Amino acid sequence: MAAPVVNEEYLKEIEKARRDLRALIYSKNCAPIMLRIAWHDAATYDARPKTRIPGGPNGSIRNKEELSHSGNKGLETAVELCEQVKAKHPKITYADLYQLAGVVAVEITGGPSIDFVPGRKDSNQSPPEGRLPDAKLGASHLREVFYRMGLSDKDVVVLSGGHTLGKAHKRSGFEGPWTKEPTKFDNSYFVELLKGETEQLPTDKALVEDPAFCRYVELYARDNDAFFRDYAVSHKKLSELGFNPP
Ligand SMILES: C=CC1=C(C)/C(=C/c2[nH]c(Cc3[nH]c(Cc4[nH]c(OC(C)(C)C)c(C)c4C=C)c(C)c3CCC(=O)O)c(CCC(=O)O)c2C)NC1=O
Ligand SMILES: [Fe+3]
Repeated sequence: MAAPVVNEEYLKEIEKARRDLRALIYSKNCAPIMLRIAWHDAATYDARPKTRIPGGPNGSIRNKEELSHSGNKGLETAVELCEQVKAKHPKITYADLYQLAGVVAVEITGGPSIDFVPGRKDSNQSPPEGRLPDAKLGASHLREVFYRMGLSDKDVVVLSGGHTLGKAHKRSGFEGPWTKEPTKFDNSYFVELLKGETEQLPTDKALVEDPAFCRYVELYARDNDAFFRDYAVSHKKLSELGFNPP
């Protein structure tokens, strides 16, 4: 599908959609699942040159087939909620809409401002299942998946900090929030990770067990400013995988 023409009209639609997303996320208290859909659309990216299906932030998460992938359980709710905004702003691509929803979710829960550049094009082609990290595995699997996206050790740790929002639901085989305030975006995920008292996925535990990851966990647990600074950079990076802003 063609990339959108990012002219003044498109930019105005983006700002109107940003306001509508703020109102929607506030009224439905759905920041966590909106952040999750933004990641799940983007985190399928395969940076390897010869890949047939690059994946990435292209709106393909809305396809029934991709929504049926095991790691995407529950995301149809986020697709339906975003459809309300899409109906009011049909010119905005799903690819841009889902990433804008992720940025708004972080900002209205007290997180850092994240630079958002529109212009992503939609794709109807969903990548094969298995591109997202498996929460039951450990550090080497995290590196394999995030390096495939073209991301670094620092990105793995700081992006996992997104678990400051929301909780694991029974459907994923895990249960409970990672922090005491799951609707507040801050560095408490890292503080709790080091305490080891709240729900933790095996991939969360891997961040403490692996020395290279753990140095970032310790930094972010003691320095919320450092977490916000690095999170904003990595969030933008993930939201733009495979996308070269015009
Ligand atoms: C780094 C590896 C990693 C893994 C394996 C992971 C897995 C994972 N993340 C979440 C929930 C989950 N995840 C996230 C942000 C999230 N998720 C995510 O991992 C990706 C996309 C790479 C898999 C990233 C990079 C981010 C960063 C912002 C939120 C906000 C919620 C809560 C949603 C809710 O409350 O409904 C669940 C529970 C799903 C459910 O029960 O509905 C699981 C199993 N999250 C991880 O970080
Ligand atoms: Fe997650």
